[in-house]
Amino acid sequence: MQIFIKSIISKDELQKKINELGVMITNRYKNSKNHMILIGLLRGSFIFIADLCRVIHVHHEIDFMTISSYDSGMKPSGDVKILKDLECDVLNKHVLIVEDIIDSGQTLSKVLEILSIRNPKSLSVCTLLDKPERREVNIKVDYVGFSIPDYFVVGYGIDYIQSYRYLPYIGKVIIKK
Ligand SMILES: O=P(O)(O)OC[C@H]1O[C@H](OP(=O)(O)OP(=O)(O)O)[C@H](O)[C@@H]1O
Ligand SMILES: Nc1nc2[nH]cnc2c(=O)[nH]1
Ligand SMILES: [Mg+2]
Repeated sequence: MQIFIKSIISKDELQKKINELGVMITNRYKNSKNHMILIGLLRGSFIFIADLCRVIHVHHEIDFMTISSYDSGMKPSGDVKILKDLECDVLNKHVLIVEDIIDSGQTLSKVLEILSIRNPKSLSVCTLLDKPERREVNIKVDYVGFSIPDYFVVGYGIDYIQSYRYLPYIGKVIIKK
């Protein structure tokens, strides 16, 4: 079996889109009196949130949750697990969840359910990638970098069996038997 990675979104396209998201998010929150917090879902969002937070020109905190739904490989386990909870309190804060990719929507749906009962001032979602045709649950996504077809992708934080997260671009996984 051979694995090939075909680039579908280049490093420059990613940076351009992240700058655009930064402008939109800054404009949305810049006049608000409440604190803002970015919540990255580990591990997939670690590179995206690092770049995104530097183009959001509003004071904010950053915290992380670890959620896992894909045990290994390409199939979801069907069981969304919270492996690490937040350390910050979100009460009365503007919460922006930062995700690398939304596929079935199960991960995000669970996170939204958990955070909404902690009474944030607002609760919004920013994802770099979205695969709308794979959605199993209905969720509202406020900021989307790129909508992509039903490809299994890696790079820029996103893995295949924990590898390829380091790639500076987004690539489609092609498996040849
Ligand atoms: O919309 P869904 O079908 O729930 O899939 C999306 C989630 O799957 C991946 O995370 P994964 O559980 O593989 O862990 P990781 O972030 O550590 O890579 C990805 O980072 C999203 O968090
Ligand atoms: N690596 C990876 N993880 C995912 N989790 C949900 N969709 C995907 C995907 O396309 N690639
Ligand atoms: Mg993830």
